[in-house]
Amino acid sequence: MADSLKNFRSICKKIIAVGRNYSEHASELGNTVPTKPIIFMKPTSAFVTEPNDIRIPADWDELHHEVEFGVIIDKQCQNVSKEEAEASIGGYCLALDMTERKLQNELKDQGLPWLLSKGFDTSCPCGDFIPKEKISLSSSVNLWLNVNGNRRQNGHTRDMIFSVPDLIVYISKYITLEHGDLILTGTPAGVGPVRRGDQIEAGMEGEHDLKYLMKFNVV
Ligand SMILES: CC(=O)CC(=O)C(=O)O
Ligand SMILES: [Mg+2]
Repeated sequence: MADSLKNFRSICKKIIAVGRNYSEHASELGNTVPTKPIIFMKPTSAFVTEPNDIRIPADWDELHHEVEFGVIIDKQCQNVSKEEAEASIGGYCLALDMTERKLQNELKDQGLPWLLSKGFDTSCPCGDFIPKEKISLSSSVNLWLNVNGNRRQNGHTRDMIFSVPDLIVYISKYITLEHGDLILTGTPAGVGPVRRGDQIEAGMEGEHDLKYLMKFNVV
């Protein structure tokens, strides 16, 4: 593993996000379950780390939380096989895909890109780099999220429609994935609104005592 991945945020060129990768979440928003991965991007200016805050732009009032499993690319990949996809992974992180749902729905209804609703500054709160060796892709990771101490999301990566290697195979057919790039793999059910003054706590737990927590205030 290249040491530079510890600071993946500073070298990351692309945050590629996957939508509707858990059928329960697709259904809760009245969306159909996809037959191919749905891909969009966030700019790297969306990154925010503890102890900084998630900032809601002044004219917005329907910001939703989405807890997600992040995959960080080590080796460049272009049109890779499943085996090459697995070998290209450098590590993982816990991340949030903060989304202005009202704006996203308006854009969706007009057939316009979601970028602003998902790519504003601080829309990608993100935890520390977790080396690849700490998580086996054959195991399931539990992802959860609380708002002000109340559990809102609780899901398992085993319920993803498209697995991590399948996502890398699919994306790399069209977009070259580079060292430091981050893939957000979609959110489980339970997304909902946060308001200024709320505190979000998110966690990731798995085999071999994997336990990772992060906290952000919403301002
Ligand atoms: C409906 C969405 O916002 C898609 C998305 O980001 C997801 O994680 O699912
Ligand atoms: Mg998402």
